[in-house]
Amino acid sequence: MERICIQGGRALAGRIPISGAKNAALPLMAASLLTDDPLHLSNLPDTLADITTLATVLEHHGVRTRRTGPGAMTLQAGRIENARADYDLVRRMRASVLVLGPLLARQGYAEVSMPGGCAIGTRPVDLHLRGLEALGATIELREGYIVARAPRGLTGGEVVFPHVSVGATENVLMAAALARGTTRLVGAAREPEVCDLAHCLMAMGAEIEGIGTDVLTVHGARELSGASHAVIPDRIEAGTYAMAAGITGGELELIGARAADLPGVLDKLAEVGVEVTANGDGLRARGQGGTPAAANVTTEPYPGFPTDLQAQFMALMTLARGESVITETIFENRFLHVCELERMGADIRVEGGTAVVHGRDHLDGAPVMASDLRASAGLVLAGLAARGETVLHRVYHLDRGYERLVDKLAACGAAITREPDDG
Ligand SMILES: CC(=O)N[C@H]1[C@@H](OP(=O)(O)OP(=O)(O)OC[C@H]2O[C@@H](n3ccc(=O)[nH]c3=O)[C@H](O)[C@@H]2O)O[C@H](CO)[C@@H](O)[C@@H]1O
Ligand SMILES: C=C(OP(=O)(O)O)C(=O)O
Repeated sequence: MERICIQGGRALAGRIPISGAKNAALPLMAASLLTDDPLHLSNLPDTLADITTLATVLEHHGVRTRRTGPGAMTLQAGRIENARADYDLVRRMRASVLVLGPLLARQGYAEVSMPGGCAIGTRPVDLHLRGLEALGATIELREGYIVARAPRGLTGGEVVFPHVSVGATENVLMAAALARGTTRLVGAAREPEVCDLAHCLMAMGAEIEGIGTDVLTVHGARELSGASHAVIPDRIEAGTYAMAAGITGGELELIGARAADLPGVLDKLAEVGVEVTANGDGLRARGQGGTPAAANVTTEPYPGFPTDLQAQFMALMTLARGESVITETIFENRFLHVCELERMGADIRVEGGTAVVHGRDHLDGAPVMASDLRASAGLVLAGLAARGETVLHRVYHLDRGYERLVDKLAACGAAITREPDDG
């Protein structure tokens, strides 16, 4: 185990290269199951723990994965050797459930462990299953496994999502790409990661209309081919570092970040006084002396404010002038960072899915415990601004989603180190 130690109070300045998006990369890797040709992925955040875990899951199904350079991986599912994804692998990472649609479409059979909940919520998969049933699959739940069958292949159909689900949209989209006939996904997620997957499927030979809207029309292909595809930059990593500039009153250039992927976030940052502007090869984020204005935020599907930036925004608001109301609508238990922020002196009151934050004039460094990926990022931001030392335990959560976080921040002037944690 390792911990991160931060001496707070330094304004950050410098350039941070933004990595490829984890949440785009994982479905793209799963899409390799749809063809026996090689899929070449670049700009892959391949040092993340989640990428390695999914590569292991895919190898278990017979996919040959080859790292061909920094951020580059070739995946080839010449033959599916095993259509069962075991509990031991799936429980390590929920995104493993994304193999369900592709395996079913390609093999007519898939058996995937139910992913179960996690710290931030129960995270059901009923919409994934209903969507695949609408394409003709029969599905039963047996001893903790989803057993899905379509012995004569999947057939296009109409899938109406009662509310937005990124994972269900991705699973059904991949399955529809190999189904007979046309599928309409109504109420589909519009997240940039879903669009990235759709663009890759197009490069593999799928025909998809409506990318970026909430109605996707997929004309299934008899077979798909290989392709080369570059993963989009990580909007959540970019948003996290923009908030790091805001909370420290610094100025960061976020190389490769795209304003178009951050509509709800950039509006909110402007409201609190963190100026984010486009520059030649990315975005420039500038804080104003580390004292933001207060603003209310409600997490929503894209293009609203993302749940994956809620903890980081809350950290920023702990130092704001005034009161902010933060409402989490996607996950029922995504305020695990609150009690840790309170240990640093933050003034936060939680009522159900809402946190009321009274900004303070400072935070104090403290030992804190990471509970999940984005909560950890929020605690790092708080530590960068706090007086004295913050020690973050259980940093493996961060390793799921932030490449070289300590190096990137240290290069911009943060006093931050990573060391073995014996405690
Ligand atoms: C809409 C949204 O913001 N999705 C986020 C969600 O994606 P992820 O794909 O993990 O979750 P979904 O988008 O599927 O979940 C959205 C909501 O739908 C519910 N649900 C989902 C599937 C299902 O079958 N039944 C069901 O009821 C979930 O409990 C949740 O309340 O977590 C990811 C990791 O934090 C984020 O990157 C995504 O942006
Ligand atoms: C919670 C996250 O990931 P996952 O859905 O893989 O748990 C995240 O990216 O913030």
